[in-house]
Amino acid sequence: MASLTSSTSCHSLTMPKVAQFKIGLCQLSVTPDKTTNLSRARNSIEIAAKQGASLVVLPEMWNCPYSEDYFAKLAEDFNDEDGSPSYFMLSEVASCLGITIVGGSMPELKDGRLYNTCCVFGPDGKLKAKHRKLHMFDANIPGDILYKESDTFTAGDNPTIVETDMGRIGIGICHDIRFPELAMLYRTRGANLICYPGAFNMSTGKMLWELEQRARQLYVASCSPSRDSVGSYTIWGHSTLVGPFGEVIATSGHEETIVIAEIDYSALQCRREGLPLENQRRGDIYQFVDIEEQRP
Ligand SMILES: O=C(O)CCC(=O)C(=O)O
Repeated sequence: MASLTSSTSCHSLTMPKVAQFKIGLCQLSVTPDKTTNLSRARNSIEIAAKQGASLVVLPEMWNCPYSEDYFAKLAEDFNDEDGSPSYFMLSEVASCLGITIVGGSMPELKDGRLYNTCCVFGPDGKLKAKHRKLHMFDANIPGDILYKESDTFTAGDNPTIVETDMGRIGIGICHDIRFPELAMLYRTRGANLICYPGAFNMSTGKMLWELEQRARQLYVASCSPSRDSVGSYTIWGHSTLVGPFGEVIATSGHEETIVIAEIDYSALQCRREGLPLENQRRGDIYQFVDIEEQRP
């Protein structure tokens, strides 16, 4: 198996234990019934693992419809073993199958607040990282979409990079994908792959979902619920794996499905050596300075 080295002088790349492996993107149909969602997700994860995936990614809000009517009702406190069946199912199935799971996102209840949270489990079933969505999807586009995620959820405060057997992975949730600064941060910190569980809608999905992924210049995996999911919001679907040159390696339509695709980090090494963006970038001229601070 190829190993990963780098000639870049940015944050040094860690050697993933495995540089070539299969990823599974479980594009799930989501219902109002959590038990049904859990058994569908488990089944889909098992099929992906059977097809050789050692890293499996789930969609944003896979255990709960993407709707304000359900978030609070189906939220879980991950510290409460009895009150968190989704969290413990993911942990158990990861250890049973000996795989890494980027567990999409779930509504998390913590100290009276709701977060849109992604949990990453290692092959021993232990929680490796928890990413709370950083950027709230507050949109008011007349004739198209009116949605205010911040009415329901609290934004997280930390970017998330997690060391796994399948490389260094940066996590973003849905609207987080629109902020290239976050991806740039992950890239300069040596991430091999960014996983974006997401649920774009019909208009922003068509325009931007794939484009945002192809512009990141490392491996990018996205995973969406399928379009027939229940909720007040029509989901775009199209879970995708993109390579470091912006190439779409594998994608899906909008129906429930599993995308299985191969990741080979030697392609990333080739991109980093042949096109050393991390060395070329001119952070000295485009640091973000608040406009107020520039006023005399
Ligand atoms: O940014 C977008 O267009 C869609 C974002 C979204 O649906 C979300 O963050 O849940």
